[in-house]
Amino acid sequence: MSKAEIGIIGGSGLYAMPGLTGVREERVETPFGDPSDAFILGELERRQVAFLARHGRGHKLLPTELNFRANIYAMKALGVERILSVSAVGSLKEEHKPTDFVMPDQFIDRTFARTSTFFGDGVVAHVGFGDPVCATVASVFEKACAAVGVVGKNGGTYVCMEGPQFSTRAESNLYRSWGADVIGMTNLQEAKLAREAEICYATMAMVTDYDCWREGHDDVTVDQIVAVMHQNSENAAKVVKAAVAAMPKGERDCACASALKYAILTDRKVIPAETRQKLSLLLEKYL
Ligand SMILES: CSC[C@H]1O[C@H](OP(=O)(O)O)[C@H](O)[C@@H]1O
Ligand SMILES: Nc1ncnc2[nH]cnc12
Repeated sequence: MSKAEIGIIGGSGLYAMPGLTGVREERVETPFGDPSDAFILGELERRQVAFLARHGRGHKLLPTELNFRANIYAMKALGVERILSVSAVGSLKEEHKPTDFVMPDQFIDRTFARTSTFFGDGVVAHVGFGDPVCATVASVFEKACAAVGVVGKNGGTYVCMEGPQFSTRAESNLYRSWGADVIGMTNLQEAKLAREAEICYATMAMVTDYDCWREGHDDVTVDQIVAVMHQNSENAAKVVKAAVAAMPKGERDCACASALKYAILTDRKVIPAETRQKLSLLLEKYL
């Protein structure tokens, strides 16, 4: 039985979800190892939700150390159909100011040390990723920002870098020349894996800084980020609450829900039994 319909992934600055009732903690085991922390299950706006602190409570995991597969698989195992992800980002454009929120609809991959797929080990699948976020969830975020009185822009390109060091100025300027909007270290793998798991996913990227490209301004530091993060996380909690309340109910009509339908290339007869078993939660209906 499904324990939660909506997943919330809290990033830097959002390590808990205020307002949950009937709270219980659950550790979820997955074939891919341990998620970042225990899930916090509870009710918010009369919807069952599962909250996960991406870097663990206390912020113990580097972006590179995150077990993205375990985090997303565990969401699937809990019954989650839609994920609201919350993240801190640097701004690559003057117009995106600290405390503004942006819902990216595209990504550029600058990571190099992460596993970004559930597949392999005898099963090959290629999901579509031209539209990497769920437009329904992004638009729920956008409306929730408006309802709460926070600047929330729908659309933009998120550069996902490996980190943990921030970018060089040359890199920052390169991303600006590509027309990118914001930069962070965590969202792309979540979006890819959520798509493979047929979970709707969108991110609310909360601007904390101007990275290091802006002449006449200090380069980004953690101190600077933390100062803005406090205000951002208060606003984030309000927006997430409003988004949960407004999330559509019932059958999903977006393409995320059937992303795997035509994605599996491997002849069903040659998929190893062990892999079938490991991925049964994702593949069962197509094998
Ligand atoms: C706090 S500075 C860099 C750190 O912040 C972002 O984290 P998250 O995406 O989990 O909110 C960024 O991706 C880095 O991990
Ligand atoms: N400037 C920046 N670069 C990468 N990740 C970030 N998260 C917050 N600000 C960031």
